[in-house]
Formats: sequence, C-alpha cells, structure tokens
Amino acid sequence: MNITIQKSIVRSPSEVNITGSKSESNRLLLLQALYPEIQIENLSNSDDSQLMQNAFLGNSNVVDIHHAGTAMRFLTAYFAVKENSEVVLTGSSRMKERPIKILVDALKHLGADIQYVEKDGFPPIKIRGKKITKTKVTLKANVSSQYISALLLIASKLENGLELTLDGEVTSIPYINMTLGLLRQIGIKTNFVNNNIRVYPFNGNLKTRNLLVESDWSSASYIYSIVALSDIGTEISLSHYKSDSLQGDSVLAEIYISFGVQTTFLKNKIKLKKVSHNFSHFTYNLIKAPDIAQTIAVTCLALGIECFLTGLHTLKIKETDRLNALKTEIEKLGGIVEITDHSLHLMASTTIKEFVSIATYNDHRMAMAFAPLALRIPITIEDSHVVSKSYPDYWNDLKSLGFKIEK
Ligand SMILES: O=C(O)C1=C[C@@H](OP(=O)(O)O)[C@@H](O)[C@H](O)C1
Ligand SMILES: C=C(OP(=O)(O)O)C(=O)O
Repeated sequence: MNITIQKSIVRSPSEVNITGSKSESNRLLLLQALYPEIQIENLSNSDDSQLMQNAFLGNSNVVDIHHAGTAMRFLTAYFAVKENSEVVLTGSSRMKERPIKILVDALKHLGADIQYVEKDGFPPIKIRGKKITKTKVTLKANVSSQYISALLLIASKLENGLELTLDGEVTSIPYINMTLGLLRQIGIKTNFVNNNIRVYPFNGNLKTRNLLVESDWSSASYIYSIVALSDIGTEISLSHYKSDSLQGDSVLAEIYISFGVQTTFLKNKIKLKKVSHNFSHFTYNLIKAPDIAQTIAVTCLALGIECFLTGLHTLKIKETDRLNALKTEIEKLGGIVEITDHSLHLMASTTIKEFVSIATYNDHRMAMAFAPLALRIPITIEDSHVVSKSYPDYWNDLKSLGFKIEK
C-alpha cells in the first residue's frame, strides 16, 4: 500500500520506544536454539526476527526466510551442524540473488553437506546436518560479515571450537564484534587478533541466562534524520539505549553532530536535540555502518549538504541494489547524485520537488529513509508495509511524532 505524508511538523518534546535490535535478536535466537536456558528480553518484533523464531519452531523440512539476510546466513550454519536434520533453506526472489557461496564453501571445507537447489552460489540450498570436527577455515571477509558471524555463532558447540582466518579487508566489522560480544556475555571464550578469530568450545557453564537486547540503532537513524530536519530546540527521546552499545550504528550519535543533532545519554534512553550546525559538506567512510547510508544521504539532501559517502561496496547485495535505488529516487526529487560500485556523491541542492512518489524496491530502509522528507515537502512512499522487515511500528511512531500520514 502506498501512503502519502503531508508536510508535517514534529511534536516536541516527544518520546519513542523503538523495538529491539534485529541483529542482536537474531544472534540471540540462534544462541537460544543452541542453549535453551537463554532468556531474551526486548526481542525485536521485526519480520526478520519472527522468521528466525519460526525457523526453530516449525518442523517442516522447507524453511523460507523471505528477505531476512541474517536468518539465511545464520541458519545455514546452524542446520549444517544439526546432526540428522535435512532442510531446504530458501527465501524471497531477492534472497535468491544474494550470494552465499563464501559461507557454503567455508562450511563444506569444515565437512558440511550442502547443495545448491537452483543456481550455484545462491539460495535455495539443501543442507544435511552433520557432526563437524575440523577446526580451521579461511574465508573472504570483504563481501558480508554475516558469513563470519554465522560460523562464530555455531563455533562453541563444535568439539574443538573454530579458528577463522579472514582474508582481505574486513567489511561491517562491528557486526563481528557484536557476535563475539554476545558469545562472551554467555561465557564463551573468544579471541580476535589481526585477521584471526578463535572461538573455544563451551565449557558447560552459561555465565548469564538473561540477555537484554538493546533497541535498534539502525531504526533510530530515521529519528535522527527527523530531528536533523526539525526546528532548533526540537527534542525526541528514544528508549532503550546505552552508551556502550554492541551495535556499530551507534556511531550515529557522532555523525549527526554534523547535522545539528546533539545526543545525551540518560539512564536507558537517549535524548536527541536539534541545535544549529554550519556544515556544508559531509564526507564519511561507512564500511563499518553500511545500513545508515540511505538515512544519511536523505538527511544531506534535505539539509542542502554536499555529501560524499564511501565504503559502500556491500550495498549492491542488500535488500535491493541500494546505490542504484538511492540515485534513482534522489534524482526524482531533483537531487544530483553520482555513484560508483562503492561510493555515492550527492551535490548540495537548494530545492526538493514536491509530491514525488518514492519507490521502495522491497527495501525497508528506502521507505524509512525517505519519509522524514515530509518535514520539508509532501511525499508519497510506495509499498509502505516494507518497513516491517526491521521496524513494524515505524508509521505509528511517525504519527505519534505528528506526521500526517494518509493511505
Ligand atoms: O550481522 C548483521 O546483523 C548484519 C550485518 C550487516 O551485513 P553485511 O555484513 O552483509 O554488510 C548489515 O548490513 C545487516 O543489516 C545486519
Ligand atoms: C541489509 C540488511 O539486512 P539483511 O542483510 O539481514 O537482510 C538491513 O537490514 O539493512
């Protein structure tokens, strides 16, 4: 369903309670399947986390994870070592275009039994679960960190743990550190030195059973954008957040200073406040935080800031080719954008076209990133339901902030 958002003004002060991080949730759900004593609080209500939960509950031998990249990659590793199981892991038509060969090759090298059902290198895959005893594997680290996290998540249940050697520049590294951080929270010993990661086998004692998921920082990015586009003095508080986050996208608090958003960490919350800014140019390498590229590009468009983003080589294999999608939609609004395989350069613009209909390409982040523009111009967002992949309450939260949304 398409929605139109009339030109809106944010209610201030306001408060939004954002659902749990989908990245933390999907890791903890996988760990809970391996260690059933684990209890998870503030679990994400995203489709991706729901799909992950269903994969463990169902007893069908076809598991369809739709658009959920983390579920696809994490479950590949999980089923590969689940002895005596046989499943076909499949997903949406886009998921069938998202590569999985690096992970499958690594698992096969360790001894797993995995076959491609349709196209070599891509889902769907047929997995016959087996006991794995090999310990060492090298894999390319510059395509998706999810392949690495997938192996790390199952490693503590292997007889001898795992030793991974990462080849090439490591992309999305905070997500690997998040995985290791959660493993350590439950008492699993890990090391990450240079390009080597070691996870030791479980010693029989869970250090913690109750794990609290911090709210999702990638989802918070859209609220940062909203504050950046609001009048000076506008305040929005978000819960439940902390300063020592496991999520790399918490770098937003630093980045948005350039767009006039001040972050104050309170107990369990952050308070965002719009202050003045005098930046006309923004340059940043997003190799550690690729999911906030769309948010930042749209914030810059609205603020008339020239923006040069690099480290974006993974954007082409996400829910859509995000570089092309951004270029196409920003150009509809009158912006000028140049892209390469790994960068985006947005020129400073002075006007934005009204009543443009933004296509969302089955990508939640396209819908969520462009919606804040309604603080400048009326805008239509196509297929607005896509937001449920990570942030199902997004439109309700926007309404509560004062956005005038019509179907
Ligand atoms: O491990 C994770 O939870 C994620 C890792 C990142 O993917 P890549 O490592 O493929 O960049 C990120 O884009 C994705 O949204 C979530
Ligand atoms: C890329 C994303 O998710 P995934 O890779 O898990 O589908 C995302 O949420 O932006």
